[in-house]
Amino acid sequence: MESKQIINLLPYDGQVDYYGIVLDELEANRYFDILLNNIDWKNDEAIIFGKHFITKRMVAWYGDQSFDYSYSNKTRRALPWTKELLELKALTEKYTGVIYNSCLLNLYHDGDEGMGWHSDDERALGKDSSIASLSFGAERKFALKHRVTKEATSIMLQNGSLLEMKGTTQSHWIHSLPKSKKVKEPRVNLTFRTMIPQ
Ligand SMILES: O=C(O)CCC(=O)C(=O)O
Ligand SMILES: [Fe+2]
Repeated sequence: MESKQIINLLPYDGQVDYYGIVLDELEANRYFDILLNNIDWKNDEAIIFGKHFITKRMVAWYGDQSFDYSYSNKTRRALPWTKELLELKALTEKYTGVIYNSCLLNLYHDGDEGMGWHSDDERALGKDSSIASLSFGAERKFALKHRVTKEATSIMLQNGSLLEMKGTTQSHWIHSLPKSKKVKEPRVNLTFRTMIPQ
């Protein structure tokens, strides 16, 4: 594991480690451009109250094998890793000491796009597994809220930064990426995960 000043954002019931910047600006910007252009971005679809929605935010799903991943009544098959995703996976693993087998990518075009409150606690993820999040492009706020006490905390995720959610975090806390009128630039987020083949 790389030695670095790590900050745990949670006071109890889980661990969210912010490693800060792990890629300098030049490197982060280079990856950002490649990710914007080379990833097979698709608009996310959801069925809410029986109505079909297509989000402006775009997503992509990459992984080791043909992992089927279903949510919102849709099944997705993981695409094979790209060279850059494998490099970023190796970098992330070096810091967290965890091996990941898949990655969910999000593209937020600007501050009008965000992600609502949720936890990543699907059965296929395994209980208390580590989720590592790499950020590129526009700085955005990442917020966490305790399910019971409602205690809240947040952090600005910088270009080239790494955050890891682990331990009992997903059972006790929900997280979101709030919309922001101030943000006019795009952001790409990579969440590395360890899926259990179902
Ligand atoms: O964009 C982010 O930083 C959060 C993404 C997220 O929570 C998710 O993909 O589950
Ligand atoms: Fe999440």
